[in-house]
Amino acid sequence: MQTEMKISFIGGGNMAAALIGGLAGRLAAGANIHVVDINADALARLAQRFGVSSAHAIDAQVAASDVIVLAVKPQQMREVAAQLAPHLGKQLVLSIAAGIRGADLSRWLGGHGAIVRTMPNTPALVGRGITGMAALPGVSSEQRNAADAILKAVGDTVWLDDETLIDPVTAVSGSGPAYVFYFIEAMQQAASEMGLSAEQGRRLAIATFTGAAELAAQSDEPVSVLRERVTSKGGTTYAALTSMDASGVKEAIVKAMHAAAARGRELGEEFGKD
Ligand SMILES: NC(=O)C1=CN([C@@H]2O[C@H](COP(=O)(O)OP(=O)(O)OC[C@H]3O[C@@H](n4cnc5c(N)ncnc54)[C@H](O)[C@@H]3O)[C@@H](O)[C@H]2O)C=CC1
Ligand SMILES: O=C(O)[C@@H]1CCC=N1
Repeated sequence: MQTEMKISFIGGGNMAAALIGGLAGRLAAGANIHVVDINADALARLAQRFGVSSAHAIDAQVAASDVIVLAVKPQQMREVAAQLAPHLGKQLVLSIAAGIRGADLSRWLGGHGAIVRTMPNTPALVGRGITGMAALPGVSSEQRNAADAILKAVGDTVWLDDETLIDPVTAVSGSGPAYVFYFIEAMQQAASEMGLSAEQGRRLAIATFTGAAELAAQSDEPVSVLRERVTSKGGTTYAALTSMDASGVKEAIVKAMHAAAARGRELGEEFGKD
């Protein structure tokens, strides 16, 4: 990534902190990252953790940025876009908001065309994020490369030709870390019920996730084959998976992910109205 790139974040909450934390170590001392947030505590935390500059409202530093990342809640996006519109020129705007459609954002930004919709996830904080990305037609190839470089600095990227696929991406990887944490929480609870200490349960459950995920990533075989290899006929895994199937765990996960994607579409309709 070009180290002189100036990046401003509007909104310095959870996801911005994950992106900034991932980026800060990769840009010169975080000097080129600027954050605007109406919450003084959020700004103080980010300045202290990552040494970024900050402001309570959109300012000249935002206007002077190469890239502006919109990292507020979908509900706040329209108001923020209206505040940003008078400051826009050639900057590339990255939106990380769930649901908010590119065409609506462009309209709120006074017809600005250089917009890339993205759906990152919080493992960006440790450089292991994955981001779905869709560029509006007004994005130059140079800007597309800049957007890719920013998100690649905190993990991997998946480009989509069709912006509507951002909702499924949100359901898979945007919200996905929460499903994984939920599963780990359940494993920790069971570990504790069966007599392991909290620390033992935590280490066993988390290492199982990272180890299995790494094995799946490095293997040429489908995950179903990897699963079968753990599952001895009549053994312990078989007992667990039979119990999960009887409880409809897989169907529940699939249904939940459809609900997440549907909520993304709903947010777009709810907050995209004129
Ligand atoms: N948390 C996550 O895992 C992910 C979140 N996202 C998206 O990121 C966006 C932000 O989500 P979170 O960081 O979780 O929310 P958050 O609530 O932690 O952060 C939002 C921040 O925006 C600030 N803010 C509100 N109004 C503002 C304004 N007018 N000007 C400047 N700052 C303002 C708030 O003070 C807050 O610090 C959402 O649109 C969400 O869909 C996308 C991917 C993953
Ligand atoms: O829950 C949400 O709406 C956001 C988008 C993906 C993860 N968090």
